[in-house]
Formats: sequence, C-alpha cells, structure tokens
Amino acid sequence: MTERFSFSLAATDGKARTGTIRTPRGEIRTPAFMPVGTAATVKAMLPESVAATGADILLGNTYHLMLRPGAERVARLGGLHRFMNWDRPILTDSGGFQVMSLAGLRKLTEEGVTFTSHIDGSKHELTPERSMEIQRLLGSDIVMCFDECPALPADAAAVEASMQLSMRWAERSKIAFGDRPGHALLGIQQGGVTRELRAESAEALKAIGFDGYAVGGLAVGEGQEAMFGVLDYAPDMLPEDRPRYLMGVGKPDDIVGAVKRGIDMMDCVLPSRSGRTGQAFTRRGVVNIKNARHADDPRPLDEACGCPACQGYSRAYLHHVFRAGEMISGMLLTWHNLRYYQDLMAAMRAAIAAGTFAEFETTFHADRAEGDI
Ligand SMILES: CNc1nc2c(CCc3ccc(C(F)(F)F)cc3)c3[nH]c(N)nc(=O)c3cc2[nH]1
Ligand SMILES: [Zn+2]
Repeated sequence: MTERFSFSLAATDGKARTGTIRTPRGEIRTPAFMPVGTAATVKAMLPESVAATGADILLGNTYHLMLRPGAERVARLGGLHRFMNWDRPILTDSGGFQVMSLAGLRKLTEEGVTFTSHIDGSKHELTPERSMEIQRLLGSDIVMCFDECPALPADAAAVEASMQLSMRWAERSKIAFGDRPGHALLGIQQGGVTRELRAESAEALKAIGFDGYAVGGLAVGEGQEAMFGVLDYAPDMLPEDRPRYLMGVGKPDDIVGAVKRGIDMMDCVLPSRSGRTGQAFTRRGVVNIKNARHADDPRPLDEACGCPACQGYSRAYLHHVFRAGEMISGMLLTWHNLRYYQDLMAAMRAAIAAGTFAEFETTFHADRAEGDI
C-alpha cells in the first residue's frame, strides 16, 4: 500500500496509453471509467455492486454535498468514504460546473460564485479556497481545481476571459490545497475549441504544477466531431507522465475515440441515467428495453455479459419490470450498463498492452448497428 499518489504508464499504442494510478486507498487501472456518485450514492446501486462491475474509483460532488447534507456534517461523520461505505478512491469535482448548470441566481466575480440552492433556495458561495476546504472535509483522494466552464455557444473573447479566470483560480486552488501527501490536485485545461487558448491554458497549468490534468470545457454540446478535433491536439499539450482526465464523457464511441487520443480517465452520467430510463448499452448497440419488440424475447440482453441482469433475466422480464415501473428495472439496467462500460475499459487496457488497439477499434465499430437493436 502506498502513502503517495503516483502514476505509472505500462504500455502505449499510438497515442493510447495504459497504466496505473496508485493512491493510499487503492489502485486505479487506466484507461479508467469513473461512475458518477452525485449525492454520495451511485443511483440504484450498492457500493459493493459498483465494485463488482470493475470500478476502481467513483465520483462525488462538492456542489451537491455542500448543499445536502453539508460538508462539515460529512466530516463529523467520518468523511465521504465512511459515510457512503466506499473504501476505494473517490474523485470529487470542485462544484463550479454544477453551480452554472443547476443553481439559481448565480453571481460570478473574481472572488468566486454566489448562488441559491436548487434544493431550498438558501444562499451559498463557492471560491477556490472554499471548494478546496469542502473537498478536504469530504476526504476525497483526487481533488479538482475550482474552475469556470463556459456555456456554449460562446465567442472566443468570452472563452479567453473565462479561461484566464480559471487559471487565476487554479493558482488559488493550488495554494489553498496545500501539501497533502497521498492526495492529488488536478488542474483543468479550458479554452473551448480554440487551439491557442488551449495551449495558453496548458502552459499556465504546467507552470503552477499539478498531480494530473483534466481536459475541461468539453461535452457541453459541441458535438463529437468538434470534441475529437480538440482531443487531436489538447492531451499532447499536457505532461505525458501525469494522468489526463476528460470530464463528462461520454457515449461508448466517445470513450473509444478519447482513449485513442491519449485520455486516461473519464466520467459520465450516461450509463446510470440511461439505465434508469430503459436504455441498455451492448456491444451491438443500444437496446431500448421498453420497446414492444422485447415483450416475448427469452434471450438475455447480451449473452457475452457476466452481469446479474444478463446472467439471470430475459429481455422479456426486463421489458415487463420497466413497463410495470418496478424498482428492480433501474437496478438491473444500471448494473448492466456500468458493467458494460467497465468491460469496455478492460478490453481497451488489454488491447493497448497487446499493441492491438487499432484492431480493437475496428471490431468495436463493426459490431455496432446504427440506432436501436
Ligand atoms: C457532461 N459534460 C461535462 N461535464 C463536465 C464537468 C462535470 C463532471 C462531473 C464531475 C462530478 C460529477 C458528480 F456528480 F459525480 F459529482 C458529475 C459530473 C466539468 N467539471 C469541471 N469542474 N470543469 C469542466 O470543465 C467540466 C466539463 C464538463 N463537461
Ligand atoms: Zn449485462
């Protein structure tokens, strides 16, 4: 067991990399997918079920937990790991992104953001310093800088000003984070889809120095082509010996394309959120289980999948419990989708280690029918 945070690369194949992030709470195999645990729970899953899908790390959130139940309360109760019964690594986002997408009455200044809670309308403030304090109180292993993610569409001047504010906040985050052995602070690159701004942001972050670097400001509606356009150059601007985290991504084909371009870590609500609505991801594409065509289908969702939904139930049963609104429906499909995402990451790690990522990518796309199956 290590007392430090470290990252080691085991193999590369083109720009794709596979390796291990070591933390005092456990190792994270990269490329890694991180399930979203917004309010101290991965919805519809027990922590042991999340671990059974193959997840080495999950996400928590400053914004949600500061509003409810409160960061000081979580700290009094032993920290987020104890609170939610997950003893492996946790990464927490810094809250700025969620304020801009969820909170009311927002006011953005050089100091930070003030806002009213989307839960009860109470007034709150987030600054780089307060975000670092909250993430320390939660006890998260990997802390994100407090940043501003501009909403698209935004003109280059607005994106530049926002990125420069985020870089000043990154400096303040680093100072407030202090020296915490075994814990990591990640800088977040901004700059929209403008190469020069992405370069300016990367240089500013490297000058400050972080344990890892996130590519932020994407998966905000720009579309896959524009996102891949940025990923064709942005990861290379970041230190190759530190983990690279692409925030908020994505659909399975987004994930394959991002790993191909040098990304090591990703998060997305998609597998869990769509699981609750009846969308199942399979190697042959997406299955909408509520569709009438599945009502009499005795086959499992995906005969090659080892999850409880595929091992124990038919499509007909899953169709029935979704139509009936039974709780087990969201549980089974969330479990399946998270397992599918983890199996996808495991397959990519193996392909990179074997030098066969190109073949993996060809097979991945060949198997997927377009649209619903
Ligand atoms: C969906 N697209 C997207 N998500 C983005 C996120 C949120 C990531 C996140 C983290 C934790 C959770 C939790 F609920 F599990 F806690 C949920 C989501 C970003 N976060 C920051 N800080 N900067 C960005 O520039 C940024 C860009 C993002 N594009
Ligand atoms: Zn399954």
